[in-house]
Amino acid sequence: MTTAPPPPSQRHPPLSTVRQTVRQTVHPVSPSGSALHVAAETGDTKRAFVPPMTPQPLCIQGSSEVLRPVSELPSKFRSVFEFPYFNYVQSKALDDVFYTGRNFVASAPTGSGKTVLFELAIIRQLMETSEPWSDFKAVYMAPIKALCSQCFENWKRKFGPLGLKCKELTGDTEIDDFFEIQDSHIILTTPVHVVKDTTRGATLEVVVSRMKTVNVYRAVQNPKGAVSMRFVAVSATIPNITDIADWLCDTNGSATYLNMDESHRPVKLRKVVLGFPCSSSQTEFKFDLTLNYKMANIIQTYSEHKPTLVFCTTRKGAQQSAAVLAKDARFLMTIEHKQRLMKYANSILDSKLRDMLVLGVGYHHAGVDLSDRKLIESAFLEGDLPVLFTTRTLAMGVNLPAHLVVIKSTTTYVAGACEEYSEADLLQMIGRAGRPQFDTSATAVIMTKLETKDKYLSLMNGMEIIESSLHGNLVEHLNAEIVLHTISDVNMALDWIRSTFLYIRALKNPKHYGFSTDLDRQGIESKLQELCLKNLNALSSIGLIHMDEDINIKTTEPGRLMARYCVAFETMKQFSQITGTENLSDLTTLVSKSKEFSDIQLRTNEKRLLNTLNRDKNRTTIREERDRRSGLLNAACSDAQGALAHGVPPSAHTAASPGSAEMSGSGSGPGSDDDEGELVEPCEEDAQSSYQRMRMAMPVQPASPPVDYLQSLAPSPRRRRREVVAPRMEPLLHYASPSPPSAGSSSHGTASGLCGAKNP
Ligand SMILES: Nc1ncnc2c1ncn2[C@@H]1O[C@H](COP(=O)(O)OP(=O)(O)OP(=O)(O)O)[C@@H](O)[C@H]1O
Repeated sequence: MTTAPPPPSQRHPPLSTVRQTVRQTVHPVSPSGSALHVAAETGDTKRAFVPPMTPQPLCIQGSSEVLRPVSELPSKFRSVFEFPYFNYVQSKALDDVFYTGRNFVASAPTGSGKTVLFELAIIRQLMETSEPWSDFKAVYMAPIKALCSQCFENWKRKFGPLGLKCKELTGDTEIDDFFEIQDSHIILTTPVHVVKDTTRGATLEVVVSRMKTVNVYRAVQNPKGAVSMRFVAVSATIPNITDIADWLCDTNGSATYLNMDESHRPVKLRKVVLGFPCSSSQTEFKFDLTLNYKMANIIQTYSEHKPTLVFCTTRKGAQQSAAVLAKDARFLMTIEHKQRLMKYANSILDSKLRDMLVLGVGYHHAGVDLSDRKLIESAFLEGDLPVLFTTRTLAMGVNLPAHLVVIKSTTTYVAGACEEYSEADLLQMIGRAGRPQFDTSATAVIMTKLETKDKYLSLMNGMEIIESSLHGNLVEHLNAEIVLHTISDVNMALDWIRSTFLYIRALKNPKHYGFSTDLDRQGIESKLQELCLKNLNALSSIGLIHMDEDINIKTTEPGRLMARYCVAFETMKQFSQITGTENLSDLTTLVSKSKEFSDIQLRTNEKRLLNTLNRDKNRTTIREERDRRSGLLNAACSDAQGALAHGVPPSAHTAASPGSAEMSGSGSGPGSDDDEGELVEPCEEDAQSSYQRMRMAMPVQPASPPVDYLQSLAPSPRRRRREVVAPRMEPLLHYASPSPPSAGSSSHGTASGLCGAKNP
C-alpha cells in the first residue's frame, strides 16, 4: 500500500456520537410523496389515503462498538462513498477487507451495504498499484444482467473520475472482449450463496475454482512475476460461511470471513407468513387467483402507507393481480400526486397498464415493453406508484423503495412444472423490503398454502446449509475445463476437483452427494475420483475428448462446440447419433427434445403466430408436429429458412414486443375462458417470448440453414469443416462459458470489469 492509515483505535467516535452525526448529515434519497393506505371501505370499493412520504433518517444498527469514518481512507478515494460513515457491517469488515489483502468472504443480510466491501477491496488494490493503473483489473461477477448493469453504471460514475475504465461483459458480448479480463487482480463475487443453485450455481463454482487452480499454477510457474489474485465474495446470511472461506483458501489458509446475522440488518425486517386453504381439487393456478382477492387487505394491514412490491410467479399472474387490486381498492392521492401519475401514464404504450397506473397500481415483467418498464420503475423509485406487481426479474439486488414486499404464492413454474421457491430466491425477494436509503423498518409477507406455512416459518427463522450443485453438471464442466486447458491430464482433473466447493461439502455431508456416510476422508476422495473418471470416460465415449494411454486429455471439435455453446452432454449424445441422412423435420424434432429447450412452452397467444407461419406460402413449413415444442421450433426454423430462401424478412413478431399480444388476452378474473387453456410460462430473465427464444436460437446465416448446421455437428466423416454460426442459448445464463482459453474467461456469464483506463 502506498499510504499507511493511522491505527483504527484513534479514529472512531463512540457509536452514540456517530449515530447523532449521521442523522444530521446523511440525506437519504427521499421518495417523493406517495404510499398506500387502504383506510376505509365504501361498498365494494375500499377507500385509501396516501400521505406524502417524508425523508427518513438513516438508521444504523449499533452496540458499544464504533462506526468507522470514510475519512480513514486517503482523500483521493473518499468520493467513491456517498456517506460519511461506514455502517456496522462495513465497519466490522474494514480491517480484513481494506487493511489486509487476504481472500475475504462476508455473509450479511440483504441491504446491509455489501457492495461497499467490493469498493474497499478495489481501493486497497489501487493503493498497492503504482499509477498509472494501466495494468490494474478487477472483475465483478453476478448471476444476472440487471445486477451487473446496476453495478456497471454505479462504478463508471464512481471510479471513472479516478481514471479507471469500466466495462460490462455478458452472454451477448463478443468473445474477444473476454480476453481483457485475464490476469485480474481481484475477483468480486456476489451473491456467493448462489453456488447451491442447480444451474447458475455450478457455473459460479467452476469459474471460481478455475481461477483458483490457474492462480496456483501461475504462482508455481512464475513465483515472482505472476499476478496474485484476490477473491472477495459476499452472500446473504448463510450458516456455513466457513465452508465458503475454506473453499476460497489461498497459500496462507482459509479466507478470512465476517458472519453477520439478520439482527445486523440496517433496516429491521418484520417477516410474516400467511397460510391459505387450498382444496385438493384446486389447481395451483386457481389457488394463485384466489390470493389476488386477499391483496387489498394485506396491503392495508402491513404497508404503513408506504410503497408495496408484490412478487408474482407469472407475468399473467402479475397483470391479473394488478387488475383485481385496481378494481378493489381506491387510493386517495393529492392532486399533485395524481398529476404525476397521469404524466407517467401519458407516455405508457400499453393501454391496460396506462389505465391502472393512474389508479396507483402498476405491473412489471419481462414481457412489458422496455420503455413502459423503465417508466414504471422510475414511478416506483420516485415513490409515486403505491403498488407494483412484478415477477422475480426485479428481485436480484436492485434497490427499490419497497416498505412492504408481498410474495404472492410460493410456487413457481420451472420447465412447465410447479416448484416451491428456493430459499435463496425467497431471501432475494424479501431483501427488496426496506432499503437503507429509503426506510427505517419494513415488512415481508409470504402468502402460501396452509400446509406449507410451517415450512416457510422455519425457513424464515432458520437457515439452510449451502451445498454444491456441481455434481449435477460435472460432465459439462469437466469438458469446459479441458477445452480451457485447466485440465490436460487425469491428475490435473483430480487436482481441479479438490479445488471445488463440491470437495469441501462432500467431505462434510457425503450423503447429500450420494456417498456413504461411513466413508472417511480418503474414501470420499476416491469416490470423487471415481466420479471424475466416470465422467471423463463418458466424454471420451462419444468423441468429445481424446484420452491417450498416458492419461493425457485433449479436446476435440465437438467438445469445443459443446463448451462454446453450453450444450448439455445429453444433447451432445443425441447429436452424436445423427447419421447425416436426416431431414429438417427429424432434426428440428431432435433439437426440440434437447434439455436446452425443456422450458419452452407454447403460450396461448403464440398459437395464432404458429398458424400464420404454417399458412405462409413463402415459407418452407413442416406440417408434421409431434409436440408443441417441436411445432414452435419448426416454426422458428421455417421462419428463418423462408426468410433466407425467399428474401422475406423473418416474422414481424420476432421484433415486436412479446408482451403486447399477451397483455391483450389477460387481466381477467378467476373462471375466465382464457385461464384454463393458458400454459404456464417459464421463469423469466430475458424479455423474449418462447417463440423469440427459439427464433434467436436459430442460425440465420445463408450458408448455414438448420439442416446443414445440425448435420455439421454430427461426428460423421461427411461433416464439412467450416465456421458455423451457432445458436445463442439465451435462456441459459451462466457465469461463464469456456470460450477463450483463459482463467478469467466468461462468455455466457455476466461480469463487469474495472481496469486501468490505458489498458489496451
Ligand atoms: N454506510 C452507508 N451509509 C448509508 N447508506 C449506505 C451505506 N452503505 C450502503 N448504503 C446504501 O445501502 C443500500 C444497500 O446497499 P447494497 O446494495 O450494497 O446492499 P447489499 O447488502 O449488497 O444488498 P443485497 O444483498 O440485497 O444486494 C445502497 O443503496 C447503498 O447506497
